[in-house]
Amino acid sequence: MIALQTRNLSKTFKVKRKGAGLSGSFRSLLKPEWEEKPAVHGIDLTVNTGEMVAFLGPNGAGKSTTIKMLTGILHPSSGEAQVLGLTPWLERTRLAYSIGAVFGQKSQLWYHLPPVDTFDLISRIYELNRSDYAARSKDLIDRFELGPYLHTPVRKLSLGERMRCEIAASFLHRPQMLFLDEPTIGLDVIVKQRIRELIRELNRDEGTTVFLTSHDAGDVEELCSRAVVIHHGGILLDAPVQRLKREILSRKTLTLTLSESNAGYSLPPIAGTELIETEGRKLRLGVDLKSTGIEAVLSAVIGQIRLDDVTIEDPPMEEIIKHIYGLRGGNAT
Ligand SMILES: Nc1ncnc2c1ncn2[C@@H]1O[C@H](COP(=O)(O)OP(=O)(O)OP(=O)(O)O)[C@@H](O)[C@H]1O
Repeated sequence: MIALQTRNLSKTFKVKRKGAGLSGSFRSLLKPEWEEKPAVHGIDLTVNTGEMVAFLGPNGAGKSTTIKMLTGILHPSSGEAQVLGLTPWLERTRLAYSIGAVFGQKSQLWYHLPPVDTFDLISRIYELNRSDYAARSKDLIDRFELGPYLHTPVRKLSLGERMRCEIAASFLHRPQMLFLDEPTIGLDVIVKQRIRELIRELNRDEGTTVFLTSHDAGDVEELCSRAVVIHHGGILLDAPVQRLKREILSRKTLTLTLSESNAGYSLPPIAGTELIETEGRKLRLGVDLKSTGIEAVLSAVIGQIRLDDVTIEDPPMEEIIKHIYGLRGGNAT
């Protein structure tokens, strides 16, 4: 079954053109000139019920604009979309009963109230039956382990505690589809991991369709089976995450922080790695997992030198986009 379908979905913003300096500001105030700014163009997308899809792209690619159209917040300039059989911008209220949305940068919880009060409020907004709500909130409070801070004002919660409450709140009305915009932004590794487990669990138990944007390749790899990459408002790649992992996410960045006594050490060539940069005692290496393993790189170094720290990161989204363009023989700019 299809949960979401778009045809040629496009959005162009009308923005005021402002001349340089004070005189330019005056001129645009008295005689404004407008220009069209395309943010999203020609998005054709089908998402099946129960699928977990990552919607990726660098800053300004058009992800939030697309999500805003799919949740009915924005009207498109042209094109069509159906989410759970409804046209979001025409049937926004009806749709709201069946979808949930979490924006990592914006809270839906009342800042000065404890999460339990927002949960109650949400239950009334969605007109949940009292006994259903009691059972549902208990289940989510247990799953997300919210007991210890359920009665603490949101402003006093850590980011990780708040995000667990945010996601639990978005599941209260049993949405069939969940939009997650950067759900793990700014969280530490342990909390990220727990949040991913919980989303996976709810997708498995309740068949919730998940549409996720993230700059964190870990969210994509661990949650989604399919990735749609957009750039300059259009779809650049729509592929299984397994393929993305094999072809594109197979590169990791390994940062070695040398101990004081080894400052100035120059790294010998190691197969499957390239030295990206040296910054003080930090050496940043690009490791191609198709031809070597992290452990092989580390064992080539350990024993030779003393290390204070080691970090392993995914390449930034901009690098992934460049790589996709490279595979297609194009230019990322
Ligand atoms: N209300 C608006 N008026 C004018 N331009 C806008 C508006 N909202 C977004 N844009 C522009 O549309 C383009 C796409 O923005 P959008 O927020 O959808 O990108 P994004 O992929 O979500 O980026 P990020 O990862 O930085 O959140 C950008 O060039 C942005 O400046």
